[in-house]
Amino acid sequence: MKCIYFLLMIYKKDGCLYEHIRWGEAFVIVYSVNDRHSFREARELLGQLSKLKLPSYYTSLLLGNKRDLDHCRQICVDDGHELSLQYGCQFYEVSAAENFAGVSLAFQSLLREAKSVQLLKSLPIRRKLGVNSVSKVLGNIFGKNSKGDRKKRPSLSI
Ligand SMILES: Nc1nc2c(ncn2[C@@H]2O[C@H](COP(=O)(O)OP(=O)(O)OP(=O)(O)O)[C@@H](O)[C@H]2O)c(=O)[nH]1
Repeated sequence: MKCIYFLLMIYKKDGCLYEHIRWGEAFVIVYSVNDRHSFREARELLGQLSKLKLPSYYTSLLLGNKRDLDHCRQICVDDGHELSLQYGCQFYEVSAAENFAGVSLAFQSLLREAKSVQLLKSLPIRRKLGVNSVSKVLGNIFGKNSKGDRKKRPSLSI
């Protein structure tokens, strides 16, 4: 099976943002937990992402960085969770300065999901699932319950 995984790290807007979003299949959106402005930007980017990518399925990860700076935290973990639920992305809080393991686990998790999506997309046409079915399958994998309650996806704070 021939698979190519694209990973794009969007942090600051550049002139080619829309171009990147068009070809990307997996996205990492990073904000700093001690910077309200970066969280606003993350929300904006997630909105643009869903506008440009839907109805195709894509994989995204919302990453709250600098969690070691708890004393000057401006964004609580629930706000991050809430935003990730709104856009159906994975969510982790990490500290790149303290420990790379959390960042590494978050990326591995994103790639695992991207790989599952690739696998579903590669199914023969007749067996191919629609976007809703793909979401349902991923919901089952990541713990959404059948009644559609907005259960938090697993997340990690290291
Ligand atoms: N305390 C702390 N500092 C961090 C963390 N990650 C990055 N930094 C520091 O934040 C500063 C900016 O990091 P960069 O990698 O340059 O990121 P940037 O996007 O260019 O800058 P910022 O918008 O300031 O975050 C540097 O001094 C980093 O060492 C973290 O998890 N915790």
